[in-house]
Amino acid sequence: MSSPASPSAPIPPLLLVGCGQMGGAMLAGWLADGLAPSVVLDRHRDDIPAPHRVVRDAADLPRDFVPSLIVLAAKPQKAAEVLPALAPFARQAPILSVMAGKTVGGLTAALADAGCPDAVVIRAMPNTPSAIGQGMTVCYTPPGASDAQRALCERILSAIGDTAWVTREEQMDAVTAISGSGPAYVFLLAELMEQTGTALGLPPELARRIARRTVSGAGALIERTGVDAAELRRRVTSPGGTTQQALSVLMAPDAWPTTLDRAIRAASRRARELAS
Ligand SMILES: NC(=O)c1ccc[n+]([C@@H]2O[C@H](COP(=O)([O-])OP(=O)(O)OC[C@H]3O[C@@H](n4cnc5c(N)ncnc54)[C@H](O)[C@@H]3O)[C@@H](O)[C@H]2O)c1
Ligand code: PRO
Repeated sequence: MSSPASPSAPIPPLLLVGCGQMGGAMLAGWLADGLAPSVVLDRHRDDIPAPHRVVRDAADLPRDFVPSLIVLAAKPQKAAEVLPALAPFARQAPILSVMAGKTVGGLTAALADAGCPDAVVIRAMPNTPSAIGQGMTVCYTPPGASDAQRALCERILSAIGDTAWVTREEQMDAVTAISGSGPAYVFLLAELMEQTGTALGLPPELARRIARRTVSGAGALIERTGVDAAELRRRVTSPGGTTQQALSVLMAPDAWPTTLDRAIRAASRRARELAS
């Protein structure tokens, strides 16, 4: 198995299986950081720049290609379909699965059935801001993985944003519900602010611009200052002012505190269901 490269060296060669929204976002981040010649397996992509190669069918995977890491980014529902073809590669390199819900035990058992009983599977839950190097990826390494394999994953994932590790696999469900799905909650906020701005009589282009800029500016402020979100919220909220009026609606017990809690718990439950 390959050992991790130094941070200044190119990202070592990857076999990326599934290059849709998430696989594509990670690939964009890796390409921007410098990626050693790699192979992408996806029948819907024909725009991957040389020297990287795209293969449409698993049967056409180049047998002489030795990846440092196999990144599994197909839908969880496709796991049974894709894993058998990966068994020969999994004898040489660990698998980093970003599939929501799919457990190390389930993936390892499927690879064993496909003739690779010694496969090492590490789980990661990235998010789409990885495309611009602003991702948040949380990983879980099972006891069978080596320090070198963990360091390799850290090297590859830190190229596309921040990384963290959990010690219990079941924590990946909560991670999925917060940072994996979370960008969608923020994008929904931008959509809704734009819609209401337009409904209140703003020109649609202006409503769109101020909603987007408010979300991105608030995100940058939270990132750069490191100040607690609650304190940043308080700094916007003048006593008796407009924000307080809005927050009295949003923070009512049956409003955002309950709704968001229910939403995140629903996502976490769904992650658990996707395991099987
Ligand atoms: N979209 C996200 O924000 C996000 C975040 C974290 C994790 N994930 C995980 O990433 C995985 C992919 O999700 P997505 O949103 O990118 O889905 P997607 O549908 O956009 O991408 C899946 C890709 O897999 C390809 N594919 C389908 N069958 C295949 C096969 N047999 N072999 C190889 N490739 C095949 C498809 O052509 C497609 O491009 C999922 O497991 C999901 O849980 C997604
Ligand atoms: N997108 C995937 C899903 O919706 C996993 C987290 C984000 O299932």
